[in-house]
Amino acid sequence: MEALDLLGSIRARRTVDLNHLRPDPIEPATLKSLLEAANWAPSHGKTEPWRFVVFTGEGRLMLAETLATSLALLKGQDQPESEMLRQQRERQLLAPAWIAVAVEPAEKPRMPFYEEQWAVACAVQTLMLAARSVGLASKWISNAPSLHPNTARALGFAETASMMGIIALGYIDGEWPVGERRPIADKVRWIERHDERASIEARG
Ligand SMILES: Cc1cc2nc3c(=O)[nH]c(=O)nc-3n(C[C@H](O)[C@H](O)[C@H](O)COP(=O)(O)O)c2cc1C
Repeated sequence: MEALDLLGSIRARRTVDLNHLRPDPIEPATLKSLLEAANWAPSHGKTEPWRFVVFTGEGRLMLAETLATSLALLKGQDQPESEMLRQQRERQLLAPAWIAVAVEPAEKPRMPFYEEQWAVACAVQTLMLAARSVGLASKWISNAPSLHPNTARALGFAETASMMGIIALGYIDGEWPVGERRPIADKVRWIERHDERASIEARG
């Protein structure tokens, strides 16, 4: 399969439902190439605060157990009930690969935390675009268990790190979903004349 170019990948990337992924494994070399791409994201002060843990094969069960425990903690329980655990394992096995994403703010130079998060978001988008270019679908999940501090600790991220979610990856079963966006023209203003401020003020 020929890789999609950048603009093609940007337009064609879609969040894909876990039930629409094939179980086929993803080559480790392919996963590494996505992580290499993510590593080229920009960061203020060159802090490179993105951290990843990749789960494939049986490793996905470790992620499932961690998320089930975080879900239990959110519900005020110490341990997940067996049914909760079973459902979570089933869910993790729907995608052949998962990547847990955390932000680990740099000690020096210290940047505002939100800038470190923005940098990690850039890395995630870069990874998902690289995935799309080689025909892989993705889904960024940021639900409460995926963001829980227990998840960060149990997955071995640094004490100072916090979760930014988990990304499911897999080859699509069937057609790619059709994307929808409201027009860019509704979200942009162009300023081409020096006296534009006067017209903004006049508009109130
Ligand atoms: C920061 C972030 C967190 C997201 N978290 C979730 C999530 O928890 N569950 C989900 O179904 N989709 C999640 N998404 C995906 C969005 O639902 C999706 O991007 C949106 O519906 C647009 O669809 P598209 O990605 O196919 O263009 C997230 C996206 C972003 C950027």
